[in-house]
Amino acid sequence: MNDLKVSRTVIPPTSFSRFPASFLFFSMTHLNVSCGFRFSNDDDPSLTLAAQAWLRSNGFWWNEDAIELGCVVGDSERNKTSRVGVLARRNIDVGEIVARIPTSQCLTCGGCAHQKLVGDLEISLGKGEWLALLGFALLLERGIDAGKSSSWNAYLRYLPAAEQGVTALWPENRKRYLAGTDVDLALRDERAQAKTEWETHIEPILSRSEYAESGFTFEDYLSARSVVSSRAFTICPKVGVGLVPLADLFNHRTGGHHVLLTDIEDESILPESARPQQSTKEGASYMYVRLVRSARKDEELFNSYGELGNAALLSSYGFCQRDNPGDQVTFGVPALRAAAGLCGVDGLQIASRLRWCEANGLCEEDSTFHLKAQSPPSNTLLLVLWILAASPDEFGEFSDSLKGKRMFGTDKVAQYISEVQHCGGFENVKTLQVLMKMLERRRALYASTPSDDSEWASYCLILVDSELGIILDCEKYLEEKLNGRFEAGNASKKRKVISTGNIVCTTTTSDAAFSLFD
Ligand SMILES: C[S@@+](CC[C@H](N)C(=O)[O-])C[C@H]1O[C@@H](n2cnc3c(N)ncnc32)[C@H](O)[C@@H]1O
Repeated sequence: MNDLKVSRTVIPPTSFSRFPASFLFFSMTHLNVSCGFRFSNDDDPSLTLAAQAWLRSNGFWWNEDAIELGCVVGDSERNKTSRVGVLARRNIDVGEIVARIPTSQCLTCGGCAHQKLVGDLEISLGKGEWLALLGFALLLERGIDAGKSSSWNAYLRYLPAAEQGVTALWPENRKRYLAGTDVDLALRDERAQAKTEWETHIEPILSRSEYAESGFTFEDYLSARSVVSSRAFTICPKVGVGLVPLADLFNHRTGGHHVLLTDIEDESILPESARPQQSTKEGASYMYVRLVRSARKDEELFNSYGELGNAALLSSYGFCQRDNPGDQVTFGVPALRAAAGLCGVDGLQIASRLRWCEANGLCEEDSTFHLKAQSPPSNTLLLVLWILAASPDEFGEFSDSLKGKRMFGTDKVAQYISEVQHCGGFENVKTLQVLMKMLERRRALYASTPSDDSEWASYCLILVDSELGIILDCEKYLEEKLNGRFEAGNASKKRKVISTGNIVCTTTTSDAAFSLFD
């Protein structure tokens, strides 16, 4: 049994999603069907039956005695709006298979009705642009006779028209509360990117197609793209990224999820009801939903969309998770450069050292560095900061020591670090203070949090709290290191680091923090 890589590929931070305004949950007795689905666009009970019938007649199966699909879930105390998800109807043990999904029924670029147009977009955009490609595929699929003639007809009707919570769809007056966060920069890029995709690539393709007069707008495309952003998975390398009916009813939890999508080599291990009519031996391919964590009756069953921090969750899915173990704060090379400059490192030195880093495979202009919750700064980040700030003598000694040595592979950073140790160590005062400056600058960028008590505002609060928490923890760590160093080596110079509450500052008198560089 192999775990399929049902992970998101690079998630272009996009949007986010709130719970659709309307959903339905129909009980078995009410509808005489085994489970309920939410239909975000239409509350016609016949759609529930149509969706279930579509799933059943297209090779999907779920254990109706074990799970309830499309139920209203969520703790109303903590969640301002209920959401739709999947519940355990009884205790379920680890290993149990609760659903089957035929990969041929996933909506993919290769399997959609307009493969040719989507293929043209791929030629125009280049490889790897799965969000744009699948967003376009969904837009077109919905365009066929308003989706009625699509083979995914019933599925398309249970998808929300858009995931309104994704940050790319937030109104401007709301986006300003994201200032300083990891979502902020990505958000600007994301919207601009979607606009370019639409104007430069999609509109010309549409204008030459049968959809020239379709009246599709950029907003229609953004909506389809937001649905894809919040629901698409990489199914497997062969099939690629797609929308996965049934699996996309599970909500996400970073850490402690219950289910995993997996494939199965030997179908005979499946309970009889789960065995597909067309077996894999005949070329069919299936994914199975398997429990990797036991669940109790009435507990919500969570999937994992990846080890995602709150910025990724908010931008791609429209929600945040408290105490998210995947949280991080991201810094680009411009932030490192600016901090080094503010610490008095000469601009030409910074430029030449960054070129050295690039030539030696340490980082590039668009590289990013992450600070993670409960972890010290990474060695790579400290190493690059050391290289930027090292004096010409220190750097000369370091680069001389590398002569004749071949650095390659994943151990490269460790090898560089071991060379730096011979030149006094990379966690020196200069390095730590450039990092401190970088954190201080970042902290100053955050906006005040909204006083609104709506759901989006609570997500903003969670995001900003978690990022600031990581920054403050790191500042505390640096403060301790710096104080330790001063006590050990620099006490006589009477330099000090002071702390104001949680916020750490360095002295700014004549021998300001960065004059410690001597
Ligand atoms: C793939 S769908 C999951 C099922 C979904 N609730 C639905 O409406 O069909 C992904 C969307 O569900 C919502 N979602 C998933 N996990 C969530 C969570 N832990 N808390 C709040 N919303 C969540 C977000 O709106 C996200 O964009």
